[in-house]
Amino acid sequence: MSISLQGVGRRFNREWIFRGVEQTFVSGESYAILGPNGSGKSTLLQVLNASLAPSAGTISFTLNDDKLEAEYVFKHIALAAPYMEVIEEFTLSEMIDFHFKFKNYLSGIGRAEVIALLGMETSKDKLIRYFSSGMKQRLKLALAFFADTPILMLDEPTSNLDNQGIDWYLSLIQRYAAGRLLIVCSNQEHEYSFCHHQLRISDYKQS
Ligand SMILES: Nc1ncnc2c1ncn2[C@@H]1O[C@H](COP(=O)(O)OP(=O)(O)OP(=O)(O)O)[C@@H](O)[C@H]1O
Repeated sequence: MSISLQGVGRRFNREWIFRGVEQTFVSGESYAILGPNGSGKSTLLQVLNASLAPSAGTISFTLNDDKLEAEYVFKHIALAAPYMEVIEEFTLSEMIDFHFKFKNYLSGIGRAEVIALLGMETSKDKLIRYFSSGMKQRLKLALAFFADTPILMLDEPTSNLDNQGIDWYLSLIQRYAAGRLLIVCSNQEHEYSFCHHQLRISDYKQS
């Protein structure tokens, strides 16, 4: 799978958030999108996952060398982001079952494995509403990592995680990100230091 941007820009009203992005993202590679708060990392990620159209330039997606229309891209992407909500009225088991009605599990993974890998066996019947912010973040990461998609997009992946949670995130990267197209939006080095490529939003701020 690949995503190719030619001269891509996005603006809101009259303000250009970024312009002139030229980059191809390919399977098996990892990319960090970097910049301070409010710089446009999440906006670029939304353009990359086709939930937001560019205001300038073109974006193209290919799957197994075939062109993929933007409207079908979401099927091939797993995303964990602060603006994505888990469903508070569900228990952990229900949330996992619901999510994996729409995405396939990675090979060798099922609901029991997800719960075990989360270390949440004693919370499987607990309502998500009563999860701590760190538990919710771990759940979002697990739902993304354990979905069988060629693209994995992570926006601020360790927000609300303690040091143990950060180590857990890094172990997921090692075990489950290999071979996928990985894109991490971040301004914290421990979240992206392993990425092969770095894009700085500040390089695309020309007026
Ligand atoms: N729908 C929208 N309408 C108008 N402005 C928007 C919209 N979405 C984002 N923006 C603006 O675009 C800019 C970039 O926002 P974005 O969320 O992409 O930044 P970010 O780098 O991801 O920030 P953070 O690190 O705080 O998450 C901000 O000025 C934001 O206010």
